[in-house]
Amino acid sequence: MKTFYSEAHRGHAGHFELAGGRLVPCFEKPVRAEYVRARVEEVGLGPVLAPKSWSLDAAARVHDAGYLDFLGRAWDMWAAEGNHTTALAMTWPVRGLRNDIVPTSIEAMLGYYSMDAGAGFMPGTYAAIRGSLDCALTAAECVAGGEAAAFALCRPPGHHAGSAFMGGYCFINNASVAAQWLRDNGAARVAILDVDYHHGNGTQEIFYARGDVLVCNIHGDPNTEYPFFLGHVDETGTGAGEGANANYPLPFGTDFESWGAALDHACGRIEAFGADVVVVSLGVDTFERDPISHFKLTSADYPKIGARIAKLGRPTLFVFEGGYAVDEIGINAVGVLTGFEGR
Ligand SMILES: NCCCCCC(=O)NO
Ligand SMILES: [Zn+2]
Repeated sequence: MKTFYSEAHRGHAGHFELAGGRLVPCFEKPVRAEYVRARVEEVGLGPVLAPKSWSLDAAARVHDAGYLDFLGRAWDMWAAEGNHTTALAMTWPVRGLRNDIVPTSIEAMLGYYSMDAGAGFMPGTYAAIRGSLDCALTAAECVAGGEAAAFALCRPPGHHAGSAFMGGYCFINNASVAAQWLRDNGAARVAILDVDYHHGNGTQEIFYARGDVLVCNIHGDPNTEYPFFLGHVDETGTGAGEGANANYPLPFGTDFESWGAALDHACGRIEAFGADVVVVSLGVDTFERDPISHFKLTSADYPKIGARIAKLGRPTLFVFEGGYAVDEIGINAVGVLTGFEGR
């Protein structure tokens, strides 16, 4: 299968992130993508290609125009005020405050357009966001063109980004934009399977009222895990989307025996849905040694995930999301892909 990778991701290298009340080195860092690409090349998965360059038209099909415009201007506005380090939100329009006024100051806009302080901007961040989106759309075009599967080696990731907000290292929801592009280019029904350790709250929000895109998430229980405020079992969709959202929250310590059972159930939902194409939000922070996560999957489990997805027998787009155990990130992510190919 082809892998799409953009060098532009290297410019998105934050100085620090806020974790446990301290500023710590970023977990979401350039070496993640480098190690996955190296593993793709090491196993001979297929060619690693630069993506085509896409406009924001496809992104605008699921993201708010004002939000996309903000992403393009954020760093310059931040730097224009004399700031040199990571642009981070500090104030949010929570309950009791107004969010009907679109702010014009960069400090207010950072909070207005984010869910947390986990999406920091650097000078090269916007170019990385666009490169990541280019990878997702170019890989989607491959799948739409008849290829059984393609891998979008996206960085920064996207599944926490909602229609009008960033967060959790995510800015544009690559998998959601790709799913919409597939809907607009021949696929009547698209299933998104999010296997990242964290609930893809942005993906759920984007498609929650829609019945043409099924969203299945297997993730850390929001009662104890980020993003905390979405991802419960009772969230099944609304309106035309009722029944087209399925959450499988699982407790700390989950191993492949129970995680795999949830995967089987989600795949059953995808089969019953009659998806024409499957988009996989491929995060590997389910790994037992992931530094910020609490599941217990082993490297031997990832090929099993790919093999189970392959049994769906549908064209499949893999979109890279999270995973922070950098020594094994390539083995684990590419293990899903070689497992999918039956290698
Ligand atoms: N700092 C909060 C944790 C961000 C989670 C990022 C991630 O891996 N999401 O899938
Ligand atoms: Zn994650």
